Amino acid sequence: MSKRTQQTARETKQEAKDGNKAKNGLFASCSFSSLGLDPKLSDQLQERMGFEAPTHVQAQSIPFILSGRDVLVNAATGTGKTIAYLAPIIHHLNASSPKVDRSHGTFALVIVPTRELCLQVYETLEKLLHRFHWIVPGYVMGGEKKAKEKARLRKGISILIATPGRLLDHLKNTASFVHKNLRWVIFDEADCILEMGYGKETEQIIKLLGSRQHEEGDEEDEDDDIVVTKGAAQKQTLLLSATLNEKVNRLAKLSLDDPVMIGLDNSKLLQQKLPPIESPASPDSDEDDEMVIHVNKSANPSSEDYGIPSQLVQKYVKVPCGARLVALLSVLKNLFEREASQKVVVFFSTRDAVDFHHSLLSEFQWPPKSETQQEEEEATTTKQLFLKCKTFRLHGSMEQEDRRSAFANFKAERQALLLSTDVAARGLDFPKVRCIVQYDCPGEATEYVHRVGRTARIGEKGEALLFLQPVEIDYLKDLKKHGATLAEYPLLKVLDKFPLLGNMPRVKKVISLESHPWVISLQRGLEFFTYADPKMKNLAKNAFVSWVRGYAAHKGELKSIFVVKKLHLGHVAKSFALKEQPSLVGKSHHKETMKRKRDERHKGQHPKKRKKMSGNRSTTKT
Ligand SMILES: Nc1ncnc2c1ncn2[C@@H]1O[C@H](COP(=O)(O)OP(=O)(O)OP(=O)(O)O)[C@@H](O)[C@H]1O
Repeated sequence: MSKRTQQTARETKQEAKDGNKAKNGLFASCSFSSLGLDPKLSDQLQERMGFEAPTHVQAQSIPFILSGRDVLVNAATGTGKTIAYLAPIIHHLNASSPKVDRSHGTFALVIVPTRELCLQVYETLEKLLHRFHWIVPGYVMGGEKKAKEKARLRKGISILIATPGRLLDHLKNTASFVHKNLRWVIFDEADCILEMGYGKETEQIIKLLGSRQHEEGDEEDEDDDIVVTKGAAQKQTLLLSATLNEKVNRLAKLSLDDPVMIGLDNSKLLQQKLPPIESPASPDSDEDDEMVIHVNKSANPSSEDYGIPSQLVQKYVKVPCGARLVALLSVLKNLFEREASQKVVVFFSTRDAVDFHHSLLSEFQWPPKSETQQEEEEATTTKQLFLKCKTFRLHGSMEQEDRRSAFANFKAERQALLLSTDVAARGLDFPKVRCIVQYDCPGEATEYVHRVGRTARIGEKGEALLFLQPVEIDYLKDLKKHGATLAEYPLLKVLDKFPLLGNMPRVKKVISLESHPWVISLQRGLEFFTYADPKMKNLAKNAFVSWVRGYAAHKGELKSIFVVKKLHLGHVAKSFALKEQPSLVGKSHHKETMKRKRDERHKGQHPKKRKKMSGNRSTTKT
């Protein structure tokens, strides 16, 4: 056996060991039925959905949720929070008397920040309800036809998944939306709902749905009211998130009543297998104080502080701005050549950047072809694409149907690349994603955690790569404060592996990354490709302008790390395959942004209501 094969075998063995360790730490040593769930439902989870045992989060939350208590769950990404809240609701609805019927309207409302997450929770719900056909699932969300949604609401939806804006619209304007029997309100990805600027909508929703006490009073008088078993007769609110912040604290104060807090000190819970901790209420504290969530800000934080899966391999790629694009393409090529059958997600800060890189990666051929060769190939349809995998894109300006199909297709593929804004950062569960590349830096550390959380889910292995320019390297310190430690990715070693074109000499010692022969020839090829098509060049220019504006939009402490003035704009232009910094693009870009906003408003979205940020930085957009 060669040295290299031996090393690969050792690495595979170690990865398998790490994977098993992660899985052992994730699952509880009990069954779903021992948590008090109905046998038919436990059977559905085990036999039909293939979940052998509950995860720790599920084992800790399900009994409390079944008992009717308000619960706040803070647990790592990909630990099964969706089932943790859906299963107890189905259990109670199954046991309700009289039997749940469409005419009773909505019993449970799940509020989620994005349309994709809405569809995903709905799909999970449909699977869970396979043997409970009288409990009707449904969803309402931005981008869908309101009239159709109204018709579905009129017929009756027992468990409704919704995005906040559209839900508020129906609460105000759809008279046939029956919610007087509402017993559960769930905020999934609670912090994201607030960060995306849905704070006002959320407060209004809470007001419109009424208080717990009001519901209790109503129950005895109204003939139509359904008693959904003893424990859950009152309205119960659940908040779930992998990261917490002061905004969630506010939402908790507004909506939770004497909550049980699960996972706030996850590491202790998992290591000592203790029962869940309840919020310690000091005897002389007033009611408001009891509701405060104490976000863990210990001096020596561990990765559990922000819920990073322990088996995730985290690396950073240090690369100067002018070589960023070449580095990205090389990293991706290396990933897919190393393991052909895998899925990768790349995060960008703006929608324009997603569009540009998507067009580039879907068309760019390597080695570059002369015009005659290209014509011949077009005739024979044998394109030599640089990346031999399907490439999808996802962002908030896409038509709803395109968003839906990109989401569904990427989910279904075995080997594919998804280029996305932060619209895919929260809650989305794409099976078998092996690597997350953060080509543009996330904002706060919470964003980092959610992005990397799209891999290494439910104990699976995963890798995360963060691109940083040398001037941005202090960002690592910020991540470290939150328990994320990253090792350096061996970029030069990877670049050295690629074969050089024609008679390009291989230099023994490369002084700088930009003078690496592979970098030089690939950059030339990319620029040639971009300039050959005016549409492509325009996409590059727009992406350049948005990117610079987005860069200027970093907030708080991060402003001192991501400083626009430190950027060499000529090098930024190179990272969009432009030979020089575009001039006078600001004006036309502004026009386009205004047009896009107008279009969005016509489509029924409310960009104005979202938190404002210049430069189309995607963190606030769906
Ligand atoms: N007990 C279980 N055993 C095996 N797989 C499970 C179990 N519970 C849930 N899963 C699967 O684990 C994956 C992650 O679940 P889910 O999306 O609910 O995680 P999450 O904690 O909400 O993540 P995020 O914080 O990113 O939203 C899903 O594919 C789900 O089907």
